[in-house]
Amino acid sequence: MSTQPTVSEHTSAAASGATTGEVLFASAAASTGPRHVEVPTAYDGILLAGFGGPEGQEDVIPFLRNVTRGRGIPDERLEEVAHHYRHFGGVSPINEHNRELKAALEAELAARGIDLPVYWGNRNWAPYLNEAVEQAEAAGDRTLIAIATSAYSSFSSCRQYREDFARVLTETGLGGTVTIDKVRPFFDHPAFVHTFIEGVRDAVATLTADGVATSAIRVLFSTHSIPTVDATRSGPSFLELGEHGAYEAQHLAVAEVVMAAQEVEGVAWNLVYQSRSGPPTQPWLEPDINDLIETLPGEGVEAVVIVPLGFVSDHMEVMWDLDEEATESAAEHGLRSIRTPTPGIDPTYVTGLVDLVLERVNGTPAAQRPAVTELGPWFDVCRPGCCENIRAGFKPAAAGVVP
Ligand SMILES: CC1=C(CCC(=O)O)c2cc3nc(cc4[nH]c(cc5[nH]c(cc1n2)c(C)c5CCC(=O)O)c(CCC(=O)O)c4C)C(CCC(=O)O)=C3C
Ligand SMILES: [Fe+2]
Repeated sequence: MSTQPTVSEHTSAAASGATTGEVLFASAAASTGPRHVEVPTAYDGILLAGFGGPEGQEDVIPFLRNVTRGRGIPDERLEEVAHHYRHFGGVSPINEHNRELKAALEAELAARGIDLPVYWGNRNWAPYLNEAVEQAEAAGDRTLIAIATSAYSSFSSCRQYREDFARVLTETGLGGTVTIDKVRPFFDHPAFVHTFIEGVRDAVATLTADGVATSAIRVLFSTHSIPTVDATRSGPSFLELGEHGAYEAQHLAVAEVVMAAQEVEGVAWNLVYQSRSGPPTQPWLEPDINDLIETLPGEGVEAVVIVPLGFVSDHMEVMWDLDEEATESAAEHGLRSIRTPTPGIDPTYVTGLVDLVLERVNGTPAAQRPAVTELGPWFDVCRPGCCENIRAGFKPAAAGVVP
């Protein structure tokens, strides 16, 4: 049994290892040990963990303060971002998306006869994760499996959710009672990739029907830029995934799969980045989508297909940075543009999220877990130091393995 992780169902960060918080899978000691919990786990409920967003003008600044606490985002950047929210009445649609996603998950679970309640809480705005975890505990649901609304590995897209779980268990005093595990980063789950394959197919079909040559179409896979130091440290350190770590490797692998699934040949593509913040002196992943667009007319490109590969719903980064800014950049350079859909509450995606929970409930062997890239299926339990933020320093994280 020494190579098989044992699920310690009712222990918690605080109870079994307060010094590190990396505690939930007590026997998976080796850093290169098993990726998957192939032992059935009797979960009591699902924790849907969102980012959170403001729902009125008066929420905007307090929300931005929550997001940027301790992260050195310059004031000018905050004002700029506040303006994006103000433009839409101070409302991000992200909370509404998560209300809809919760309802869709509940409907899918009911249709499949699965008795698991869904508790929804956000990292940065009400309803907060604290309330969701307290509600679950009050209902007697103590062994939780989290679905974060984020598909890739990195500090911002995986670890920060895990750190917030650990923080919430401490703040609520429920660390000895409640356990929070997390489904694997699902970037290469076919149910997530599906929306992007279809989106590119439809956009390219529209353009070619209008007489645009395939060689004049460029597909731009866009994701959130992150500091290069975060990218390098994304994923477990023992995997050799290049200078920009698991974060970039995962996006590149998914983009390749999306393009390989296209029937039309001869369409070129790039991975591009958006929504950069932080001080200008700090290197972030590039190229920025707007900078790349500028170069395209010189290469004979007439139309861009903008694919929001890094995002699960049409929230502010999509509505502003892609649908306003990148769309405008394309128009300024005489390019036609089509932005493809995010997964949202697409039934295939919702079914896939339930499948991700069930593979943990059933302890499904790795070989039977769906994954469309060579990189996956990704880890159920993050290794110590996985996606750590050396800018902010060490914080305990739930849903990981013992060092
Ligand atoms: C990888 C990634 C995702 C995708 C994964 C995921 O979805 O979780 C994501 C999502 C989101 N980011 C969001 C909003 C913001 N992110 C910010 C700041 C930052 N994001 C970062 C990265 C990411 N962010 C980083 C490295 C920073 C700098 C802070 C730091 O150094 O760690 C800031 C501060 C101002 C600014 O800097 O822009 C805001 C307001 C919203 C809500 C949108 C809405 O309200 O509709 C969503 C879904
Ligand atoms: Fe962000």
